Amino acid sequence: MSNTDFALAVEDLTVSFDGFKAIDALTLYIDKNELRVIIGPNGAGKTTLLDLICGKTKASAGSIKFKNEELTKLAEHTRVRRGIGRKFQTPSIYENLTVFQNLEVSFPKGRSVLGALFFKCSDEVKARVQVVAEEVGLAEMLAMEAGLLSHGQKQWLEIGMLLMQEPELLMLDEPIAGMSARERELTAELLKRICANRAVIVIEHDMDFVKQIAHKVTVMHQGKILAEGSMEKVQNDPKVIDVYLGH
Ligand SMILES: Nc1ncnc2c1ncn2[C@@H]1O[C@H](COP(=O)(O)OP(=O)(O)OP(=O)(O)O)[C@@H](O)[C@H]1O
Repeated sequence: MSNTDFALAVEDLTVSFDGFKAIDALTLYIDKNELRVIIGPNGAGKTTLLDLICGKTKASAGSIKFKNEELTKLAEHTRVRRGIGRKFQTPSIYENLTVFQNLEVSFPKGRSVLGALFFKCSDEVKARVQVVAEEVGLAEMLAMEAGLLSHGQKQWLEIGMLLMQEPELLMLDEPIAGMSARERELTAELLKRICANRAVIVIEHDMDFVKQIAHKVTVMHQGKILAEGSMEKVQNDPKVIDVYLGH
């Protein structure tokens, strides 16, 4: 396919595990600044799709283009440098470091030689930490040890750590699992804010949350796309009700 304006263009993507196609000739396009939610029953292939995009799993066939660059041959860390951020379900923060330090160590040091030499004390890093801490609602907690944060705050810190790298595509796997109602509300607001500057893909099972945040919803089933469109459209799709929402 020729150049596109999509942030992400996935075409005919397939991955087989011992002959079983967890992702089966899947095609998906994500716009810049789009917040896409992927839903679907257990085992549909949602996590595997994100694994393929970030490079954790290697595709058997097909194409993944990020800003028109083919990703399938690039290593996972190279994709991170290209601007792809991925948050897994369990937070991987440094519990013994402060919130500030967690954000500071996430600043992409390798971007320039100067950055590598001076990153620790640079005003640029401090300024960036401040901006990100405000964005994720942790500006008042910079001096706190991360292990003392609530579950929700830990999730926001990890999102902040990803934002330090200014990703142009951010992928989140069930970001509100285990959160309180108030934390869910704040997370919805946070996700709406951060997609102003990047594309965001969220895997989610909580339909109330999906309704709040999704620009568009993709419903996966057996490694393929079953339906795609507005929440209203997919919610009323008999195929979707049959395999997922009706259960
Ligand atoms: N590394 C692997 N080796 C073999 N099979 C795998 C591997 N990774 C995933 N699968 C299989 O691929 C299918 C899709 O799994 P995946 O975790 O992507 O589904 P999911 O939609 O994310 O489900 P859930 O909502 O339960 O997280 C499942 O049948 C799973 O067992």
